[in-house]
Amino acid sequence: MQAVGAAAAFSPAVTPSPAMRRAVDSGRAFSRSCRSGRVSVSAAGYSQSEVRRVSYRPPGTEQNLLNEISLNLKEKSFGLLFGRSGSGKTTLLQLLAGLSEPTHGTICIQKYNDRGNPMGPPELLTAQRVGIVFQFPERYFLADTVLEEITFGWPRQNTDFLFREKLALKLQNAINSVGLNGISLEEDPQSLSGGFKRRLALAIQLVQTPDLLLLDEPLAGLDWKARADVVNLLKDLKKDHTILAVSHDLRELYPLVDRSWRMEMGGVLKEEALSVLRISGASKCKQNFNGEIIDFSPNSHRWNEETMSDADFCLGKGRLQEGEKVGRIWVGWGHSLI
Ligand SMILES: Nc1ncnc2c1ncn2[C@@H]1O[C@H](COP(=O)(O)OP(=O)(O)OP(=O)(O)O)[C@@H](O)[C@H]1O
Repeated sequence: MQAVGAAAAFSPAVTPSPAMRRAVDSGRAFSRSCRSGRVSVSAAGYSQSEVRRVSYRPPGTEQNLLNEISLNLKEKSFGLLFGRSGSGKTTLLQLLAGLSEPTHGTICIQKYNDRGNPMGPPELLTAQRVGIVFQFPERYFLADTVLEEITFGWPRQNTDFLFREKLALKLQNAINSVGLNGISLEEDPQSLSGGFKRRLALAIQLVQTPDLLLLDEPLAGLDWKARADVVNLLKDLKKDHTILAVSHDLRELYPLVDRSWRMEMGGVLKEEALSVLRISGASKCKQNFNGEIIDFSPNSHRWNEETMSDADFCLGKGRLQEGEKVGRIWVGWGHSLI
């Protein structure tokens, strides 16, 4: 992560608990490689994760899955990617996470001064600088305890005290930032509630202090309470972290979103400001936006979760106005739905 996150991880205000020191000292957990904590200091200005005209064609295939994708996401902000199934959202996350290489284009971090001018050349956004939480991350938990799950892959043999102290601080910071400090580190990850499993999945990534945190469908499979819990947590995390999420849950994530992009079929990305269409529980109504007729009738073949997501959040640049009532649909820019 950038200066702030790294600084927070090593902040003198955060003192590793005796339990964490013991855990790190005893070298109980460990075999994923530990990413180095970088401290990129910029006295002023800001940095951005940038995707620059990226195209991707899987090896041995004839067709691009992504076509000249560009997006910028400023540090400590929340970006949302949405769009139809199969449009290429996960493919883009995989490129950002370094799990595959773009065929063309670059993915980098660029620092800017306060006037918005680039400061120095861009740095490659390498896999080591990105954390990714896959869909249903709890399915990939391997360890017997929360502590081992978070510290899985840490070096066992390093006896350097300062190094172990740093690891303990990073551990403490990750646990605090996701609100896992109330539970025992000896707890079995599988015994946690759905919301706490997601907290754990986030801690596993945050302990590596990534510059960019990627989330693939962070609310999928959770009940309403856990979903609200995760949304609140993400709201807190974005104060210190840069987050890009892929999700169909536009309504719930809407309050967090700073920038949003729609991935269209064929792997073309378009930035779209989210706005909310308020729906009054109409039995049937039609609205034309984006030149399209949308049928909200429950019997309509379009009445499904995905259509609702797209319909609830239509283009802000469309012809609908805030407060406008058309048929039984109201248009609003808030998230307090009727
Ligand atoms: N290695 C590959 N070779 C060929 N086609 C692929 C490969 N990987 C993905 N695809 C295809 O690329 C398209 C985009 O897939 P992707 O998983 O990125 O979509 P998505 O927008 O994330 O969908 P969903 O919302 O359902 O997760 C799909 O049609 C998929 O079958």
